[in-house]
Amino acid sequence: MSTLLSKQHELGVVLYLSLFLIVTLFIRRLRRWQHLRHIPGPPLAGFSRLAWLVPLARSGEIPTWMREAEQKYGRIVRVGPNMLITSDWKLWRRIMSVRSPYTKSERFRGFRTDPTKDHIVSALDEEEHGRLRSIMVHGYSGKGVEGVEEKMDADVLSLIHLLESRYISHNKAFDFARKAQCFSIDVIAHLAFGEPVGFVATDSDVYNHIDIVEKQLPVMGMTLNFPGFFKLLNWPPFNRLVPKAGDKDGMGKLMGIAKETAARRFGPNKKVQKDMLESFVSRGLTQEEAEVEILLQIMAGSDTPATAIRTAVLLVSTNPRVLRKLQADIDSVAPFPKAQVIQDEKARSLPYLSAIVKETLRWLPPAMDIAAKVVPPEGDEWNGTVLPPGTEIGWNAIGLMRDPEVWGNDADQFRPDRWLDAEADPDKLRDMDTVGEMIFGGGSRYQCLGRTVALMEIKKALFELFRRYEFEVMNPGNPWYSRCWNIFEQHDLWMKAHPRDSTSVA
Ligand code: HEM
Repeated sequence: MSTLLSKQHELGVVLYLSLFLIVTLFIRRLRRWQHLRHIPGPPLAGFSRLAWLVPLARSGEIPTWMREAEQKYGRIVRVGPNMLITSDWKLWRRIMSVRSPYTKSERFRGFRTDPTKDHIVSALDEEEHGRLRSIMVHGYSGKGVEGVEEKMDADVLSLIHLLESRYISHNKAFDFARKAQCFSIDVIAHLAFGEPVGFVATDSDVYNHIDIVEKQLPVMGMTLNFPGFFKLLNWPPFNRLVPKAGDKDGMGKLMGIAKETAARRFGPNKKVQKDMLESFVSRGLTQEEAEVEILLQIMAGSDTPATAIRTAVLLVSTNPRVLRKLQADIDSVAPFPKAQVIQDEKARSLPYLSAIVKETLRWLPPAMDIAAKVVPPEGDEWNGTVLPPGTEIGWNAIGLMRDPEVWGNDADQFRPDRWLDAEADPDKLRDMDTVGEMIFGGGSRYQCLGRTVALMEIKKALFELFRRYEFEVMNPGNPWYSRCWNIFEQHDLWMKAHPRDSTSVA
């Protein structure tokens, strides 16, 4: 009898505690929901990241959703219990400006390449971020650095040689999305490690890097929403999932190369070269920091230019008017040998090529992470909307880049001429340039350090490809596989290329 009573008592306690826990959790959720309830968004977004943000990150349909969200809920949308996105470019400009009191959100932790170490993107502390930025800004901008253009030229010629020898001369189709990716990884590896890894030379996915990274992309997109996840990866058994410098393939293999590259720049027998890494080291980057920064270059600098190059090739090849104008721009250049690559300065002076690059980046921004920043402790207000302290707010890339107020009613159309037309209206052009620059972060506090390198690479590649070839899309109705996990997974862009005569060939 007494055992039965004590069992009943235990059951009562368990029930009471469970009820208490449920009520407490419910009140916490209600409070969290309440503090941003004045901001519209999908109903479930206010309650849990799991209910809404995470499935979205897993969908691969981020651009489509961002567009619809902007149209349905407006310029500030609630996407999580404590998270907003905005497509108001003036608000985003303010958030990203040099003197803005907004700071980086914990989301950036999710970009760590090593769960125990920060690099410039994952460093949340503003002072630390500023220190790393001041060490690296010169090298990234190319000041005092030798060989950036020469290395890139060699990689462009290597891509041309591959296409020519394996595919074009045999009238064979190729997946241009993959070729662009191999090219971009080689370019950035060439700059970061001092030599290309050989993706183009071997026409293969060296160390299964692309395959492994592509499989991880949906998971990475999701884990960005759980900054604490990275702490978990420090402990067994989860730490076994983390790539390591000794691995034979994937990111771990590149980690190993980054470690060796950094090691060569320190110690009594250090190798001194006037390249980007040397610029970083001479300004105070430590060996440990160099290891992660080298890897970050590969992470940040390979997929993004590849997305721009393949998107431009597809869009230009399927727009005959745009193609003709680009060909005219290219043919206006004084003839030079095919064995050479257009100089960066010359490429930058070509108005239609520049318009195509800006328009491609606008039409499909290669880096779509919302890059959320945190509202300062004093809170903020924007056009009457209260932004409570601690709220995370990111950008709605597609909302901004398709905003009819900035780009006109044909904002959804790929129309490079809009950049040339706007020259007649300096105010309009200034706004377009300001918003267009947000593709690289905008402002100068967090602006992409690889911007100069990326633009050089994209312009050189497009010029040389369209100087030599006309591209034929094999399946125009469904030209490629394209999904966005903050950055893009794109492949199966099957194309053939046919040689063309350009007057710019000597
Ligand atoms: C089309 C190509 C690219 C795009 C669209 C792009 C976009 C961006 C964006 C939006 C940010 C800012 C994120 C934030 O809000 O904090 C950023 C930062 C950065 N990017 Fe890029 N990027 C590109 C290419 C590259 C390349 C080629 C490299 C390396 C060579 C690179 C290195 C970096 C670095 C180091 C940062 C961190 C800057 C900082 O936090 O101070 N990016 N990029």
